[in-house]
Amino acid sequence: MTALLTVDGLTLRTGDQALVSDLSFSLGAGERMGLIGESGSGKSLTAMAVTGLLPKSIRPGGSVVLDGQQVIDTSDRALNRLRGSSVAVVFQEPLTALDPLMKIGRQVAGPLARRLAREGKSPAGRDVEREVLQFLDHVALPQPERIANSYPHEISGGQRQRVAIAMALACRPKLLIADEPTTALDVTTQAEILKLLDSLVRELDMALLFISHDLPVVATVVDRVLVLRNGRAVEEGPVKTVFNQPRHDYTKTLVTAARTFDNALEGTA
Ligand SMILES: Nc1ncnc2c1ncn2[C@@H]1O[C@H](COP(=O)(O)OP(=O)(O)OP(=O)(O)O)[C@@H](O)[C@H]1O
Repeated sequence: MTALLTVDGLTLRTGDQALVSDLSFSLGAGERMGLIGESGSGKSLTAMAVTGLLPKSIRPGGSVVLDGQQVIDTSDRALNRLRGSSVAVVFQEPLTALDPLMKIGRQVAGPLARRLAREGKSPAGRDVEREVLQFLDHVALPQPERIANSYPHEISGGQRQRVAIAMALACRPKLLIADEPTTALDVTTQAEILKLLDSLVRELDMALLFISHDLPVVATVVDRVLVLRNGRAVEEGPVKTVFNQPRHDYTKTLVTAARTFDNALEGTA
């Protein structure tokens, strides 16, 4: 079976500095993988390379094949077909995905209408409106009508992240990339959003690339994990194995740090 995503020898450079070096991994349809590593290890750049959204200052090398399409050095026009249908991204800060001057309902309607058009359907405005409310309800937003009629600044950070997830899901992508999707949220909201992402990804049978520096968070949603350090893969394997028997010193440090933090929290409980 061909993989949905194959990253092969990916190298990302700026000037003469390598930010990601010789990175290879693959992801099958419906598979859930975590990309972990400390700040600056290259996780977000890797995600950008997968979607073809690298900053101009970064030169990519190697190969990224997503849904049968080479992404590296491919025109934006060709990649626009992939974005939405093959891949959608949920970012750490939901405001990145939202237009501050547009009501939520219209914003969710955008990707939804594009998907319907892609599927050869040209729905009446009222059908789109109904589906928008269904999507808002699906991500467990209370009073979908009220939310649809609100501007982003009129709802909470957790609600904004739910809207961003609804927009990503409205595309029905084969692969969802979640880049630190809960980092900007308080602990209770983090847990709710994680649960939501987990159940939606399973329900809609999407593949998930989950990016985080937070090991316990990653462990709750993925099957497999790849550990990045200074832009290089240091360890990869089933999440339970990597967490319970880390082989690389760097992974051991990450696991120990997470356990120490958990123990400290229990001590204060
Ligand atoms: N546009 C850019 N130009 C030059 N260097 C960059 C650029 N974007 C990121 N970098 C550098 O590339 C490295 C990897 O950055 P990246 O954002 O991928 O890390 P990360 O693992 O996602 O970190 P974090 O968890 O803090 O988001 C860092 O050293 C960063 O400073």
